[in-house]
Amino acid sequence: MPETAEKPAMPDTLSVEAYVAEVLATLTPLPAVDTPLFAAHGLVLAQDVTAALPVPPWTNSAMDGYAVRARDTESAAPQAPVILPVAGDVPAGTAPAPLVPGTAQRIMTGAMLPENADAVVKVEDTDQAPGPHPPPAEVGIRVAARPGLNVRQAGEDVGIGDSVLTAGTFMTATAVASLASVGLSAVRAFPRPRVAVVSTGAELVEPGQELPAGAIPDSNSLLLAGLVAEHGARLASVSRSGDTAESLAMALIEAARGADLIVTSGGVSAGAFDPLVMLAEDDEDGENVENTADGTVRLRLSKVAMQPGKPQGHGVVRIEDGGTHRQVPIITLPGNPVSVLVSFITVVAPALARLAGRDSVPGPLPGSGVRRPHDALSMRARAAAAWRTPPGRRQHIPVRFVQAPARASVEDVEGMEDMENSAPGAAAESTERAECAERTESTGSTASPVLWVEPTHRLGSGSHLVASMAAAEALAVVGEEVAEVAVGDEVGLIALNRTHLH
Ligand SMILES: Nc1nc2c(c(=O)[nH]1)N[C@H]1C(S)=C(S)[C@@H](COP(=O)(O)OP(=O)(O)OC[C@H]3O[C@@H](n4cnc5c(N)ncnc54)[C@H](O)[C@@H]3O)O[C@H]1N2
Ligand code: MOO
Repeated sequence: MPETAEKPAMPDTLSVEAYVAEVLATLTPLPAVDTPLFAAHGLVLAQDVTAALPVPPWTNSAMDGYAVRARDTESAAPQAPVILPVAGDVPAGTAPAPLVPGTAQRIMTGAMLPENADAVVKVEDTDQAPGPHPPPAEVGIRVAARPGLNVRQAGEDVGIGDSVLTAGTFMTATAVASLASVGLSAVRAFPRPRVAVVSTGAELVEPGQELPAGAIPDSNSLLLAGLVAEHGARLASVSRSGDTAESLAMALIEAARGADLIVTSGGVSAGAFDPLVMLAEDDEDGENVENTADGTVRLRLSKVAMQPGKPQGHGVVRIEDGGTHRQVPIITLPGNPVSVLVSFITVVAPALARLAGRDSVPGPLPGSGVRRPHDALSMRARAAAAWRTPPGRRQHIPVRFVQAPARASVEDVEGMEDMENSAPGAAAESTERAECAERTESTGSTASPVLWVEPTHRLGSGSHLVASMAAAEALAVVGEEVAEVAVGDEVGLIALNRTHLH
């Protein structure tokens, strides 16, 4: 049984769900645009598509062989082939002459079936050798073909006007191929959001450069740029801003020019020089308007009940763009690198999904696959090691997949039975786990019907553990009410780096 704690009163702290809902309420899908098919992979379709062409577009051969009239082969048998004159070749991509009754035409896979022909006898069922050589004068047919043998009928996949894909479909490789096959060259789609990354902090230097005292390599810029790509969005720009409100406001306004969303890291907590706090501090609601000659930055900072990633903020940057005003949403993440990863997945990924029209797409999505906070809780794993978690904050801890622990170490955990009996689907899972532990014990097999995880680093969810973050295969998600995770406890799971698009 996980050790639980009284939820501490945190009146100024929002739940993850409430905060993400607040951010999403400010966002709508980007306007759909006509998109060539070669650029449509990974986007969401914004129109219903019906077939402009039948598939196949014309009746054709499924085999390399001989196009015949089935009735001309009625008496054929392996020992008594029917001999037909060969009237020519039908390579793919050509329009054949009609078949003269009582003859055959040599035909290739995918080539158009000649008029009057109703079957194809594959070359292996004739007296001819397969492969590249001139057509024979005649062919011995060794099987009696039935009408339709090795023939693919025009429109047997889809007919003209049939529904092919509906608006809201996430365009995978198969979807794009399907659109091409029904005659389209472009579709209306929600574009890839363009994301500007802005890292704040006077301590940041270019990776690989010598570090003056107090400086660190800027790893968040690269982390965010990579996460943007992994979540199906496009990197618009990457910039660094110093620790003053003025320099930050200017950087944000510049970043807004080519972007649909700005994501910043750092400067949102309680430091004396946190620039986003300075930008946001004028207003009693935590909302502020910072005006410059070129634009306006409006921000709301919040504390969110998650760890890491407590200090968060969002708002809009309003700019003049080609004589019109444009409002670019901005999401401000805390600077600690693990906080950046976790905040991206919990807040930015759903925001990108909304902008890209992916909100209601079923099935897996690019990157972490997270669209809404509760998606994180739909996959489950069990803890193979114990760890502590701050009560009152939902923990997202970097973990790796490990073998099921031996039965003894699982059963040692006090209160396991209670947890299993109260968990949904507990009976089946408990049997599975017992079997799994048993199998591990007796055979050493690693095969397991249950995922087991352990923290990637002995310091758990420390938000500064940037170097070891790369070893994480997933984030384990532990509820706000939990204070300690014991071996065998169930946790939520967000798989990292499973599917991504570039
Ligand atoms: N008195 C308090 N201090 C802090 C609180 C608090 O509630 N009260 N919250 C802590 C939490 S939780 C977090 S998270 C951090 C968030 O701080 P900021 O968003 O203001 O971020 P910074 O102070 O700028 O940086 C934090 C940390 O991350 C490093 N960092 C920043 N940018 C980068 C980058 N681009 N690449 C690599 N590393 C970066 C930075 O050097 C700091 O070590 O505040 C706590 N403090
Ligand atoms: O919320 Mo901070 O992100 O815990 O380290």
